[in-house]
Amino acid sequence: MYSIPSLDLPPLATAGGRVRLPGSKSISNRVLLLAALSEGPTQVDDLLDSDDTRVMLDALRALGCQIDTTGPQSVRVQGMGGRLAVREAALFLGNAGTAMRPLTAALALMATAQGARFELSGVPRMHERPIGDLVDALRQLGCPVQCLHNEGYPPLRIGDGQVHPLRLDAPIRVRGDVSSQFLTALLLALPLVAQHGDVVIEMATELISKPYIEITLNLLERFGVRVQRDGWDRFTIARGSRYTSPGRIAVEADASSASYFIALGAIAAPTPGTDGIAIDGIGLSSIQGDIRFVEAARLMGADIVGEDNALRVRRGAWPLKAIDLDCNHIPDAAMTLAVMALYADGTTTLRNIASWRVKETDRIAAMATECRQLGATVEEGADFIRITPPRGPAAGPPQGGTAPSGGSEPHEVGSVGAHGWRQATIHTYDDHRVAMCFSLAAFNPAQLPVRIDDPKCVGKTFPDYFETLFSVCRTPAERIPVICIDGPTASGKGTLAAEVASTLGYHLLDSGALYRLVGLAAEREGLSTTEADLRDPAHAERMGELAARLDVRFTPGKTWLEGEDVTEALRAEAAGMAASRVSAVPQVRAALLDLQLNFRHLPGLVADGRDMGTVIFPGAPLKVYLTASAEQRALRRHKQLISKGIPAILADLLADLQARDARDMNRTHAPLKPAEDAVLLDNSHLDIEQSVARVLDWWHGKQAFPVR
Ligand SMILES: Nc1ncnc2c1ncn2[C@@H]1O[C@H](COP(=O)(O)OP(=O)(O)O)[C@@H](O)[C@H]1O
Ligand SMILES: Nc1ccn([C@H]2C[C@H](O)[C@@H](COP(=O)(O)OP(=O)(O)O)O2)c(=O)n1
Repeated sequence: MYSIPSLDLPPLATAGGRVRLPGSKSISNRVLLLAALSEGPTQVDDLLDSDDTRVMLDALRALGCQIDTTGPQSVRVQGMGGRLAVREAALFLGNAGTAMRPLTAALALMATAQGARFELSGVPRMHERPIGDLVDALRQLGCPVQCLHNEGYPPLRIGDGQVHPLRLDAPIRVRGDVSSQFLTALLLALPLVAQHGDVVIEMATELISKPYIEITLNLLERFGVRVQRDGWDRFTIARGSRYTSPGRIAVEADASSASYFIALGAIAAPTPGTDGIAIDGIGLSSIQGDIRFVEAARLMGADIVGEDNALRVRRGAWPLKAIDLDCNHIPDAAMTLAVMALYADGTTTLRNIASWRVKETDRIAAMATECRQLGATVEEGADFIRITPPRGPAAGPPQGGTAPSGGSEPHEVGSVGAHGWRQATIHTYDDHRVAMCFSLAAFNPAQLPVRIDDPKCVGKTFPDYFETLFSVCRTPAERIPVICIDGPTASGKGTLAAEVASTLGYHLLDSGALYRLVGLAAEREGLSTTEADLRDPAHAERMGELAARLDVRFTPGKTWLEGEDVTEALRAEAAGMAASRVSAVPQVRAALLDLQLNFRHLPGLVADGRDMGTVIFPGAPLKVYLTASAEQRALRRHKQLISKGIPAILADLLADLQARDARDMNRTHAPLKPAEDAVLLDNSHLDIEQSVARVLDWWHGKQAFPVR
């Protein structure tokens, strides 16, 4: 997950490959609650690991439910059989509507019947999301429910610690036109109190988002409760209904999450050698309503082949076809249509989406504002959005080949690209779907990058969304930005590069480590690294061959040579000296070239070394030449070694460092020197934070993202 302030997506060109999506949020949280309410243990597989499911798991554990983690996406829930283990608790439910609504109903019934008291609260946005219709229904039943701040909104106090009789004889009336989650909450909760008679729910107003109710009914059946449905107006839970565990249940992949990859397949030209996007874990027999996004995407031109548990998407009509669609049946996935509309041949209207206004944010307003940022013309109403792509029909996304105006070259601030698209900073309003939707704008035909603010908000349902997206998207290498940091030893390159990379979410290339690895591997094979021996052409040839067959692997914070962790060994001063000697051998440098170029992955790279800017990435948009006085550097290295418990003598370090500088700067091949277009940074009098801030300032100054 990218836990950074903003993530810059370079212009993307093609897509292709296979993705496996995380489990459905709607199913995960319903299953967790049902498993906790059931009699007996339930093994839940393919569970979504996200903010909202974590909130539900924490809440259930706080209520005394035993839940053991049995695998990366699996838990075993010890059902409590509808009996409360805890009589008083305060539950914080973040911004998870799928936890707040069902827990409110289930806890209200149990607290009233068994005598308990709970407080349910969330983030400020949760306290603006209406729950009044559910509260009204629960009060009809005789449950004490108090809205602690504003009537009709969380936080709530549920129950008063006393037992009260429940009024279950008359039908319970609930409105269905604000959120279908109120009905879902009642359907999940009422089987707990149906021991003595049928329990009937009647809709007071028309029900929206019916497919979510289908998921609820389907899952109730898996847990042994069959609800009789009369149209969409009346639901009867038969007397004697009770939850029993199905033993084991697997969560389907999330259909709403699939919508981004369906749209991706429809928008992006296929990467040569691939056959569009294959999505595993969800197919046309899904119980999730959002699977009907497939129909909407087909209307816009997507070529989709569906199986029971998989989908394959290829680009069909291009540009996409504008549509006018009632989206009541796919409220969440329909947001993705709004971004597909940016690539359509006319104006698209999405109707009957009033529920967008009360989701994680006011989604109609958010989608309208952000589409306008990209250059689209947007009209919004109480329950619709109408989108005309940036200046008429889009001509097509990038096809590969060289980038316009230098690709990774910076654009003018506030630049307007071809076809009226604008380089935009996308606000995401703490709404995962806004963030995921607008990532698809990176295929814009103007080949402008897109900045996504607060990318970690995708953690609500799809923590690895961007990583998954990057794994199936391609763009010409020159469009992937590289920041080069070259300079002499102990100037702080490694420290600076790592900090800059982690702030931007970029990959990191420590090229010195590759030369160190060659030195280490040579030593282990008994191959001399003295300057005298390396002058022998046959010996240099052997060293080049050794570099070409290096068996090396990088994992976060660790480096492996032939399966052995050599992280510590590499940092020894002797390894640095050996690296400096072998790095003067042209055969070694040639052997390591492709390895270094292969580090250039989406969304970007920070590369540190001696020749990053001069030889390896000469087209990089930012090159920093980092220096500090030799005395400062020797002091820093001394401190660094001592702090690691490695004995060191300052005077020796200074002498070695000067010798290394001299060799690195004077060798014939790729000597250490600033690139002509490098910016110089002498950090003798700057601390690490100041150096990082300086480089980030330069980088942001080169971007054309509007500040909002
Ligand atoms: N700007 C700075 N001010 C003070 N110390 C620094 C600075 N940058 C790096 N250091 C420290 O200097 C030491 C050497 O830094 P390192 O990043 O390993 O250098 P390099 O990669 O250039 O050899 C480390 O202990 C680091 O914490
Ligand atoms: N791009 C590079 C990186 C390192 N080298 C050589 C020259 C350096 O003295 C050694 C070791 O580099 P490294 O960056 O690990 O060394 P320091 O951390 O700066 O001490 O490798 C190189 O020739 N080209």
